[in-house]
This record gives sequence, C-alpha cells and structure tokens, in this order.
Amino acid sequence: MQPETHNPVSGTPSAPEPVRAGAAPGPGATATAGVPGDHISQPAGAARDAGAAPAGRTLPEGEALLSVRNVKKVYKTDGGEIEAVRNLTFDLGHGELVCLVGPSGSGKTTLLKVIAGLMGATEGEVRLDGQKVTGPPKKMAVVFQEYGRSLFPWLRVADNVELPLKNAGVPKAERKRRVEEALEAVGLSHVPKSYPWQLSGGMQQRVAIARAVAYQPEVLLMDEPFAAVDAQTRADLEDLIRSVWKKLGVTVLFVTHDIDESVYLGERVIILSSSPTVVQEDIVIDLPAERDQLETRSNPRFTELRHHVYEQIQLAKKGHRPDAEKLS
Ligand SMILES: Nc1ncnc2c1ncn2[C@@H]1O[C@H](COP(=O)(O)OP(=O)(O)OP(=O)(O)O)[C@@H](O)[C@H]1O
Repeated sequence: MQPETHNPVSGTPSAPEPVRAGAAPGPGATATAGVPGDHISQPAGAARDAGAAPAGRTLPEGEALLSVRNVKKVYKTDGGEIEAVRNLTFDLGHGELVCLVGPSGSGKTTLLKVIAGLMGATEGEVRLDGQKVTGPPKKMAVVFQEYGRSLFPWLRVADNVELPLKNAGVPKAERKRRVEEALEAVGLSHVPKSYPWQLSGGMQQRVAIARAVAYQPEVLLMDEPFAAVDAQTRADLEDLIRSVWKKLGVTVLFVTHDIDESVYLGERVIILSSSPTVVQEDIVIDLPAERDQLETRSNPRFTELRHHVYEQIQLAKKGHRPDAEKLS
C-alpha cells in the first residue's frame, strides 16, 4: 500500500506530512504547502519532463552549487556488468546540509565517488559551480569512514591537517592560522603534536574532519564518517558537523545508513531506492535549526520524519520503486 505520506502536498500546519523537495505532484503544485520552516522547496517538478525518471529537487540553471544529472554507473566486472546506479538527478544549493540514505548496496558510495571525481559516470554528469566534474575538484573535500586509513600515521595531528594546504600552495602563516582554527573547531587544539595512533577513534575522525575544514572546501562530502565510532562519540560528532556547517557555511552532502542520523543532521534527506538506484524521495527536514540530541530527538516532528524515512527505506528494501511502471 502506498503510504499516506507519499502525497507531497497533504501537510497541514497542525499535522504536517513530510515535504518532498523535488518530486512532481502535478501541474502547478508546490512542495511547500502549509508546512512551517520550509525554506528550500520550489515549485515541484520544475526541471522534470513528463515521463522522466524520478528526480530529487532541482534548481533553476545557475543557482545550484552541485548538480547531479541523470547519473548512471555500471561497473564492468569479470562476472558481467553491475548497474550500481541507474539514474540520479538532484541539486544542492549553496550552504545546504543534505543527507543521503538508502538500503545497503543502493550505490551511495558509488555516487559519492562519482561526485568527488574519483571515477567517471557511465552516463550523465556532475557539475560543480557550473563546471563539469572530470577529476577531483579543488573546491571539494571528502571524509571517509575509514579514518585509520585516511590519516598519515607518521605525521603529527597538525601536520596531517596542514598537508593538503601545503599541496595547494597556501602560504605558511595562513596555513598555521587555518590549522589552529580547524583544530579548535573540532576540539583538538590540545593535541597538535600527537600522532594519530595515540588518539581514540573518535579523535582520529575529528582530525580527518579538521583537515577537510582547514582546506575550506565549497563542498564537503562525507561517506558514513561516523560508522566506526561508539554511540556517544557519534552524537558528539553529529553536533560537531552541524556547528562547523553553520559556522563556515560549507555545503555538505552526508551519506549515512542511519535513519535517525539523517533526520537529526539534515536540512533535507534524499532517499535512494534499492538497486538499480533512482531517487525514491527527496524531503525537507522542517525541524528547528538549533538541534539538540535530547530535545530534537524527542520532538514529535522528529518522530514523524524518522518514521517516514524508515517506512520509505523498508519499501525500498522490499523492491518498491517510484518508477515501477517504467521498469521492465
Ligand atoms: N568497484 C566495484 N566493482 C564492481 N562492483 C562494485 C564496485 N563497487 C561497488 N560495486 C557494486 O555496486 C553496488 C553499489 O555499491 P555501493 O558500495 O556503492 O553501495 P552502498 O549503498 O554504498 O552500500 P553500503 O550501504 O552497503 O555501503 C553493489 O552492488 C556493489 O557490489
């Protein structure tokens, strides 16, 4: 059965449903009806052709910082072809914090690697500031789950953070300032001379985040960065990301398995279908901007949104697809 929440304009101020940020409910409809706090929705379906694959929210030309258009990725292996991603379209505006969730194997990491320019798409394209991404863009930084492998064990904390700045030719005084600021922002200004292996897992991940922050990227991509840390550290790191995002105004695309995390962190959540992957839904998280681990998570709206995302993931796992009629 189609969940009630599938109706993008069914929300009312008293019992608002999740707001879809980009799907096409019908001619002239908007995804903003009656929902407080929605600041990113646009007239829905503006950039979609009738009969096109389901899409996330798109922005008018020139307004998007990051544009993913009809991205398809097929891996060629000895055992044959694997279609990891079928057709993904969505935009990120300047300064957005967007979470991407989807069932295991739905191509989240694949998509992130394509966006980061670490591998090419089979079809479609990614644009950053209007420029087609053909390799790792200078203005993008990526934080992966495996902090242990992403830091250089023979370099001290401050040197790990400084290295990309050196490579980018940032002058010494400026490097020093940025490293100090970034370590301060992640609460590690007391251990600049430690080696990564002398730190806890959560601290090492903070170093990886500090390194990305010091680099001052326009876009920060994060691929399940907190998957390997304990629950308490995870909560602290979530709050750290929100505070860094607010302070620096960086645009963040955050991939996670964790439904609660996606709703707690994001201003918007893009839900992927199961493989072959399309956007299942793109919803606005209309929670207050000030998030708090206790208050936000006990907010009834948080529960509604979490419930909705959970339901969508369950549907995706069972093979429900928004474009079912178009698939053979
Ligand atoms: N290098 C590769 N070569 C061949 N197939 C791959 C490769 N990387 C990923 N795949 C396949 O592509 C599909 C998507 O994988 P991907 O790791 O992108 O999904 P994911 O959503 O990040 O998964 P998870 O949530 O479990 O981390 C899977 O079927 C996977 O087996």
